[in-house]
Amino acid sequence: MLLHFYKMNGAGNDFVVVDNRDLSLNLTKDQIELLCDRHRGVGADGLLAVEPAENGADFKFRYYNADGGEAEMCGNGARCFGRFTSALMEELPEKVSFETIAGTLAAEIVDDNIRIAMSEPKDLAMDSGASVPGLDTTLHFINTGVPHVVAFVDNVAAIDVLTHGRAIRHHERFSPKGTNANFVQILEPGHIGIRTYERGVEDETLACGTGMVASALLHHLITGAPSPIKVDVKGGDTLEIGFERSGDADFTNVTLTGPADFVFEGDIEI
Ligand SMILES: N[C@@H](CCC[C@H](N)C(=O)O)C(=O)O
Repeated sequence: MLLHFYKMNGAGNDFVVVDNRDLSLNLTKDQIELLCDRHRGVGADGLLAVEPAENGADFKFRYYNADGGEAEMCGNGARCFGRFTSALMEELPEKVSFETIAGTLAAEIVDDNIRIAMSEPKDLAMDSGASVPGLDTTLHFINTGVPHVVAFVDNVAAIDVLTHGRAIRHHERFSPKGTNANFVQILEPGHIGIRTYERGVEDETLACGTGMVASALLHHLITGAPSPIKVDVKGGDTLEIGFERSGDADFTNVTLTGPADFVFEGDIEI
């Protein structure tokens, strides 16, 4: 079968995008893994599929990691999805809404960037109770659409992200689903630097949107830094996380603002 695809990236987190509004595609786990393979396929951290919504939103967002497994949500992918689906509409919309496993989200174009209105975070554990060898810091946990551990460190550039990330991702505290792992340095109050090990890619990626949100919210909870919080990612971009607080622990109006760009389109035999 000849598959038409688009390649996009959000702050260096890159995706194969397919238009499946007519539901004619039924990609298998192996096919998705092959499409994301950087040596044998197109190469990407994940695959986004546009499908028709079932709940009254404009579209449905399906997200698959590079290993072919479906995940509930992807923040950088959501911005690319917002950019892609806005271009599909007859007139450039103010907002595009889309159904995800983690809830219904909305994307809007803000200057050259895309802003996502995120789902409310859940399962906050200021101390997850987990620890891994050689990493002497509290492992915080929060689900911002997908599960994230957040570890504050003094020098994020010096962290062995693969070793510690793998140990956290496979820690029994987070099984059976596993977790993503973020290593975060406070650059100044309200401005953090982050590196992320992603579940399903099983590697460090250049950026992780839900990880940035998780890290910014934890930074706020620990230091009181106000919204918006700036986040520098490995790929070199700086993104912005906005939020409001309701009550002691609840967050509302959580937003993620950053780039989402087309790279190329093509056809591939699968
Ligand atoms: N890159 C993403 C997160 C994608 C899902 C994640 N790997 C998982 O399996 O939880 C982002 O930008 O949020």
